[in-house]
Amino acid sequence: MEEIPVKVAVRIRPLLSKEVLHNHQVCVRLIPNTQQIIIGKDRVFTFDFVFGKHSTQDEVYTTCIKPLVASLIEGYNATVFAYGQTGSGKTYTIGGGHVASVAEEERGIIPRAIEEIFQIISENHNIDFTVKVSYIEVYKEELRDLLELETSMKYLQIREDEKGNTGNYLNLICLFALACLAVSNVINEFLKQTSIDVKNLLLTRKF
Ligand SMILES: Nc1ncnc2c1ncn2[C@@H]1O[C@H](COP(=O)(O)OP(=O)(O)OP(=O)(O)O)[C@@H](O)[C@H]1O
Repeated sequence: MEEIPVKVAVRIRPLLSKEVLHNHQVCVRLIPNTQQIIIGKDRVFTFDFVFGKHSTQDEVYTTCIKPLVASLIEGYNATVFAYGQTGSGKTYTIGGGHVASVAEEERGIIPRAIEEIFQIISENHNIDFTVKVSYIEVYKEELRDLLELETSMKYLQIREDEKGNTGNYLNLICLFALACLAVSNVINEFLKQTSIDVKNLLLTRKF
């Protein structure tokens, strides 16, 4: 059977203390030993992966992302995105929060993937790798460049090429990263929206 290139994982987060305080009820459950969840009383849905409220960041990374990093190194493209209603745990899972202030085991997908990519690079001296980082927020059909600190030109425009491909962002800042620490620092610092001196580790280019 042909392998489907898009895989969907669903993660149920635990109730937050404020939700417990307000007596909110759990409305989604896992069916043990299956890849299914039940919403409400009887609405069953099947996914490629399901993670319950006790699932760890490591479990999510190892099951869903690690294989993608391996294929990335082999030259394949990979995309991971989190989708869900507000407060459902996207930032927590993807690891877009302040990486430095997060305990090791709480780190999400981004810092784990960065670390692994640079680990693999350091073990493969005979291969030339180029790592580029860009950081974009998509919100209500608008694109914002989170690496653009110096000017108010944060908003990006998408340009089509003659074939109708829309991967061409005007003004997008792209950083060429030379070290794992540099990437993590940049993400941390840009999340705080402050400027840091990463000139020695990163080369910036605008497209
Ligand atoms: N699996 C989890 N275990 C423990 N806490 C979690 C988990 N997932 C999310 N949380 C907590 O739930 C809250 C909401 O999560 P988060 O901010 O990641 O949601 P979000 O989907 O990114 O929301 P928004 O769309 O509003 O930005 C946070 O306090 C986060 O720490």
